[in-house]
Amino acid sequence: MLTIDQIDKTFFPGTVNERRALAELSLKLDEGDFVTVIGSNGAGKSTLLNAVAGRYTVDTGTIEIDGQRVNRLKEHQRARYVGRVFQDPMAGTAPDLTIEQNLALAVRRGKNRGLALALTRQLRARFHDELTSLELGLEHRLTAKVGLLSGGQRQALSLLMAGFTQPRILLLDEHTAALDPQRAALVTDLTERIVTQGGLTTLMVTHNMEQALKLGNRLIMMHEGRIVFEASAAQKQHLTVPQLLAEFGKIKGAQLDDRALLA
Ligand SMILES: Nc1ncnc2c1ncn2[C@@H]1O[C@H](COP(=O)(O)OP(=O)(O)OP(=O)(O)O)[C@@H](O)[C@H]1O
Repeated sequence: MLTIDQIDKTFFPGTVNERRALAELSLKLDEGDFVTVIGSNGAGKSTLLNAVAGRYTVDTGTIEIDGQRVNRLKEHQRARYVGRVFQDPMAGTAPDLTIEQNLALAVRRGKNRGLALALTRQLRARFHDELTSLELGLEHRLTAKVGLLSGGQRQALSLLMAGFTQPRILLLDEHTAALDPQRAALVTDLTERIVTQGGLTTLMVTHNMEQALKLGNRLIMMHEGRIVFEASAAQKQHLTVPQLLAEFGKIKGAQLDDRALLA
C-alpha cells in the first residue's frame, strides 16, 4: 500500500547547517496497517511524515502509494491520498468556517468546489449523529465557527474529517501532544475508533510510549534518520514501556525526551 524505499533527505547540504534527516530509510505498510513511530528528538520522524505528504521532496529513494510512485507529486497533488492531523489543533480545520462547513468540505473533498459547502438535510443529520458519538456536545453547535472550539475539540473534529475523507494513508504527527491528559486520552480513544472503523492505513508519530503501545499494530523507533528498532504485530502485543526504554538505552548518545518519561 505504502512503500518507502531507501529514502534520503539532507537539509542545507554542503553548509554548516547540513542535517541528514532521513538516511536510506525503508518501510512498507500493508493495507490497514497502523504503525506508531517513536524516537529521539531530531530523529527524522516529522520529516518522514512530511516526505510522505509531499511537503518535502526526498533527495534519493522512492515513495509509492498503491504502487504509484508519488515522489514528483506536490503536496496538494498528494492530498487526495493523504490525510493529516498535526500537533497544532489550529492546523487541521478552517477557523472561519462553521463546524458543518468544515465537515462538508471533508465529505466533498476532491469534488466540485461549488458543491463543497452545500449542506443537505441528509448531510446535516449525518454530521449530527457523528458528532454525537464524540460526546463533546458539538452536535448542538453545527453552525458555530470552528475558531471558537478548544484544542481538543478541534483535534477530535480533524480526526472525524480524516475519517470522512477516507485517505489512502493517514498521517498523525503528535496530534495529542498539545492537549491536557484528559483530552489527550479522549483523542487517543477516538483515533483508535476512527482508524479501526475506516480501516485506515496510518502512520502516527508520538512521544508518548504508552500511546505508541496502545495504538496500532506495529511500532518503529527512529534515530538519526534510520529505523533502529521495529516491532511486528505479534511482537508489539507483548512489548512494555520498560522494554522500549531499554531499546532507547541501546542507542548510543540518544537523548531521551522528557515527554517520553511522562508515559
Ligand atoms: N525544514 C527544515 N530545515 C532544516 N532542517 C530541518 C528541517 N526540518 C527538520 N530539520 C532537521 O532534520 C532533523 C530531523 O528533524 P525532524 O523534525 O524530522 O525530527 P523529529 O524526529 O520529528 O524530532 P522531534 O521529536 O524533536 O520533533 C533535525 O536535525 C532537524 O533539525
